[in-house]
Amino acid sequence: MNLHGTAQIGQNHHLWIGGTDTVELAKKYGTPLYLYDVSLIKNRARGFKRAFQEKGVGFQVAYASKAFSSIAMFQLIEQEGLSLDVVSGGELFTALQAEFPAERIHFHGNNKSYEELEFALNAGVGCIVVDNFFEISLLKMISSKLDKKVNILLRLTPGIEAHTHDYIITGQEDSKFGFDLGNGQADKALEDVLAFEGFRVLGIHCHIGSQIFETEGFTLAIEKLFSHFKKWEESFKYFPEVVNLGGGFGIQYTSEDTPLAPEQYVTAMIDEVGKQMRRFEGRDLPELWIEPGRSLVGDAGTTIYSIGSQKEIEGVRHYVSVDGGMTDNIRPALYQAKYEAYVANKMNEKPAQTVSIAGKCCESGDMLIWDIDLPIVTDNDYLAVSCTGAYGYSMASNYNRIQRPAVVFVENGEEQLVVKRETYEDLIKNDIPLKTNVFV
Ligand SMILES: Cc1ncc(COP(=O)(O)O)c(C=O)c1O
Ligand SMILES: N[C@@H](CCCC[NH3+])C(=O)O
Repeated sequence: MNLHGTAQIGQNHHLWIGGTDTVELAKKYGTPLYLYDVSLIKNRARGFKRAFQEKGVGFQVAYASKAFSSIAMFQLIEQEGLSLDVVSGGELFTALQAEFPAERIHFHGNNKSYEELEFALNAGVGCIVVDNFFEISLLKMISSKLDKKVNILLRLTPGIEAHTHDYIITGQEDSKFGFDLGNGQADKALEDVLAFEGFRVLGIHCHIGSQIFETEGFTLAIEKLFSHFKKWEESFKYFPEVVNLGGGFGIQYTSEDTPLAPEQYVTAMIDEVGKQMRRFEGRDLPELWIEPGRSLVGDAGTTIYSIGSQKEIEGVRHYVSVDGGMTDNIRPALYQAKYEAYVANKMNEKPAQTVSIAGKCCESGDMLIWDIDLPIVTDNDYLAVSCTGAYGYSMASNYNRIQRPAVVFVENGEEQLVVKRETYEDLIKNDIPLKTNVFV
């Protein structure tokens, strides 16, 4: 059993998180229920900041809000003094509704629309992470129209793609994101943006992947970037004030995962940048920005389900179905992601069977966990799936017209509902019945 953050077994043999009994919360708010361990999120946020502060480096830690966004989440991030990475008008709108300071918002995306960019600039976002030539032309138009100077970072693709345990280097990376370093796109983009007086070219951005367990991919990317900066210094007399190294720091979903402590990634990055700076005599270290998503909220999230039907196929498989599934967590179906789970009201009982946890959607692939050892369970029991805080709720859908779950924050014995469970009425609120006799 690998309990995260404040999760522990209570005297009543229930799973407790943030000083609250998850079984009581499930009864009160219904299931499926997303619970977030607020102390864990705060500790992570502070840990990232501390890693920079200890090295005396200028920094911003921007929460990659695609991992989980809601007004309450943005308020928490603001309270912790982090910045925010948004990738759509919707995320930006939510952040502004949460009164998140616009100047600490960074706007990402490979296909931002004219309207989204205009919205962002009118709101006064801190910077636009420019992804492609089309976006440069849109931004020039909007900057001229609004007569506004735009802070930009250029998103670069360094030709390194990191996956969990390894990283591959490709000559010319096949990615929809960013300007390629290897084929001259990045140079052309820089020349273009430097020549436009409506832009303040703060620096560059680079993100190499997600759920990364080693520092090598990051240090290799830094080495490639800084070699390129040497060329830029010569050709364009340009050196970035800001280097944003993205997110991607791994977390431990199951005992198979062996991530580093989040701060270790940061320390390795800072050390490598320091090493690379020896090539640039007289230059100040650029400000270093990062964008953690998963590592801020992933293991802070737990989903509580009610157990329902069971089907045993002798010698084949024992299915235990829960009242959610791919609609609240698509990661197992989409990425074959693995999770651990506990019976939240029987934390003292020993495993007695190997079962597979099925969702309730009309899809054979709607499985949350293929093989897990659990105590004997009945329809009075609650299943807690841990580490669901990142890309769970945020990728939830209404497939099969299933309502999205409620989300509750817990800390120090306090709880707060931060996202209501959708109702049947919510599911049809945008439907328009046929009114004429044209179609009926
Ligand atoms: C540009 C960018 N920044 C940050 C992140 C956050 O990544 P993670 O949640 O793995 O930290 C992502 C997602 O991979 C991303 O695409
Ligand atoms: N959604 C993915 C990660 C994508 C990261 C965004 N660039 C996941 O659940 O792991």
